[in-house]
Amino acid sequence: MGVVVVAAGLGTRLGAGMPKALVALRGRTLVEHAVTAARDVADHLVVVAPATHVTRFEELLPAVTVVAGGAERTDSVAAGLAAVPAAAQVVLVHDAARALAPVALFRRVIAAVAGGADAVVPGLPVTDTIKAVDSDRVVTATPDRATLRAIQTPQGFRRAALEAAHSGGHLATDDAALVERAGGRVVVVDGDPSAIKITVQADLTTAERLLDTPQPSPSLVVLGGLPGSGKTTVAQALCAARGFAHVRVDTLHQALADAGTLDAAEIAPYAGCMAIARDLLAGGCSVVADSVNPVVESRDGWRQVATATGARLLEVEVVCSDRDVHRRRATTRVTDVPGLTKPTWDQIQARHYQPWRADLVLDTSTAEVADLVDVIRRELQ
Ligand SMILES: Nc1ccn([C@@H]2O[C@H](COP(=O)(O)OP(=O)(O)OP(=O)(O)O)[C@@H](O)[C@H]2O)c(=O)n1
Ligand SMILES: C[C@](O)(CO)[C@H](O)COP(=O)(O)O
Repeated sequence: MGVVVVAAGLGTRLGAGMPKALVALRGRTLVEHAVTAARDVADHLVVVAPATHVTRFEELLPAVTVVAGGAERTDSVAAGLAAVPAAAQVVLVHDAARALAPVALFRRVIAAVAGGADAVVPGLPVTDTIKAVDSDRVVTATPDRATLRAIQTPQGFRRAALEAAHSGGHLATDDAALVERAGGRVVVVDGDPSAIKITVQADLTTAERLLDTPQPSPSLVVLGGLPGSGKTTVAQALCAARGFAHVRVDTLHQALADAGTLDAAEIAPYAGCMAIARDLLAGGCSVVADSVNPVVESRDGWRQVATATGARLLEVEVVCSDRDVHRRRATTRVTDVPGLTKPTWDQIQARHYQPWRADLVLDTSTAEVADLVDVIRRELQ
């Protein structure tokens, strides 16, 4: 994963008498704030500095590649992109001016790029009515607000799509616009209110307030249900839409089996997943736990993970109430966990599964996955 943080702007509108990225916010420069989240996801991190301040940036950001930017933001992105090693096939572009964009937002964008889009941008619904005007200030259009989003960074790209878009020699206020122009598919994921662009003095005050506001605790969504009910499909959709980390018992089960260390009672995959989930939640990352979760003991185990980390817990039972659909899925599905043997329909029916009073019951045979993800999202709000 390559991340380019563009920080070569002059900050004219902020008027601080120095490049905006070097302005301090609660004792650290904006570029240091921006790089904190970027470091968490980057294998290759490139910061683009004003040509006059490259050495200052290198001093501030040890172990980061610093290159000189250009006259326009597009030029600076191109300079940063050229410094990302070819091995990075996915590249994020982030504004240092959006210094407080959280890691969860980076992860949300990355998950959506992995889902297959050429470009992914975070966006928030707009609350004002937006009008298009001509050079005489005459209104030419009032687009339907429901179709509009205010776009943020980090923006994520398949590297080939970003390079092709930049090769056209056009300028744009964001890189996704270049991909759109080149005919690429750009997808919007939920933005984050913390990712404001610090442009004028008042934004610095807002940013200070954001830093002083405790961040909401991460969420632990515990899915459970019989094999073939649709848990993994729901979990993957939640990860793509909301940047959750997917902790999946099937994956650890097979890894332990491959290593010859799977215990007969098959407790180790659950214990291992709970330990991993605990670490992720403690690091501020929301988790969707994907397992059959069949007994009181496993459900209690997940509750303890939430209690230990202060995570918001949501227990969700996934069912497939249409027996024919369930049987068809169980007999035709192909797993993406190499080597994993899926249970047969007879084994699924005979599976020990204690009744569970989960917070939500989602039926994958009567609703679209996107709608089910929306139900989870609303419940967490
Ligand atoms: N030639 C440029 C112009 C902008 N940027 C970066 O692009 C991001 C978004 O730009 P903006 O917030 O408009 O910053 P400035 O260009 O510095 O602001 P101003 O227009 O007020 O001078 C910022 O992180 C900025 O450093 C850049 O790297 N190179
Ligand atoms: C990339 C961006 O932050 C998305 O909102 C924005 O377009 C940058 O614009 P600017 O004119 O360089 O501030």
